[in-house]
Amino acid sequence: MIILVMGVSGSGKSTIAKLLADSLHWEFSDADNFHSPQNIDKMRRGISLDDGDRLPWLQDIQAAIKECLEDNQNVVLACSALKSSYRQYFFIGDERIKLVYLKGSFDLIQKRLNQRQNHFMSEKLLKSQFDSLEEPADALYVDISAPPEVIVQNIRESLGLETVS
Ligand SMILES: Nc1ncnc2c1ncn2[C@@H]1O[C@H](COP(=O)(O)OP(=O)(O)O)[C@@H](O)[C@H]1O
Ligand SMILES: O=C(O)[C@H](O)[C@@H](O)[C@H](O)[C@H](O)COP(=O)(O)O
Repeated sequence: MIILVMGVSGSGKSTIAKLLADSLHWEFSDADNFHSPQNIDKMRRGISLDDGDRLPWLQDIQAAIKECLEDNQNVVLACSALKSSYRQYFFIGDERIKLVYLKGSFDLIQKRLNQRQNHFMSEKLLKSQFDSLEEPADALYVDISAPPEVIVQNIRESLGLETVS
C-alpha cells in the first residue's frame, strides 16, 4: 500500500509522512528528493515551478510508485501533488493508493514556513502554491492545526491502520 500525503509547501507533508511511516514501520519517501537541481535552484530563488518543470519530476515519481506497487511495498510518500492533472500520474483510484490531504490556512502555514530552517524552498512561493492548489475530491482531509502525533493517529484510525503491520 502507498499512502500519499499531499498539500502545499509547509503544510507538514515531510513531518507527518515520516512520523506516520515510522509509526507503521513502513518506508518513507519524499518527492522533494526527485526534483532536478534546476528545479531546486528555481524554488530557492523564489521562482515557482511550471507544468513543464514538473513533468519529468512527476514521471520519475510515477515510476517509483509503480515499482513500489509491483514489489508490494508499504510506503508513505510526501508529495505536494497540487493539481488534479498531476495526481493522475499517481494511480489514484487504485485501491492500494490512499490519498491524504493536509489542509490548513495560508496564515498558519506562512507562520510555520517562517520558522522552518535549512530548507531550499522559498517561503515567498506560498501564494503561488495556493494558486496552483486544486483540492482533491477523493482524499482523506486532515486539519493541520493539531500536533503531528495527533494527526498521525487520526490518519491511522481513518485508514483502518490502528494495528502496526
Ligand atoms: N502539525 C504541526 N504542528 C506544528 N508544526 C508543524 C506541524 N507539521 C509540521 N510542522 C512544522 O512546520 C514546518 C513545515 O513542515 P514540513 O513537514 O517541512 O512541511 P512540507 O513538507 O509540507 O513542506 C516544519 O518546520 C515543521 O516542523
Ligand atoms: O511542485 C512544486 O511546486 C513543488 O513540489 C512544491 O510544491 C514543493 O512543495 C517543493 O518541493 C518544496 O518542498 P516542501 O513542500 O517540502 O516545502
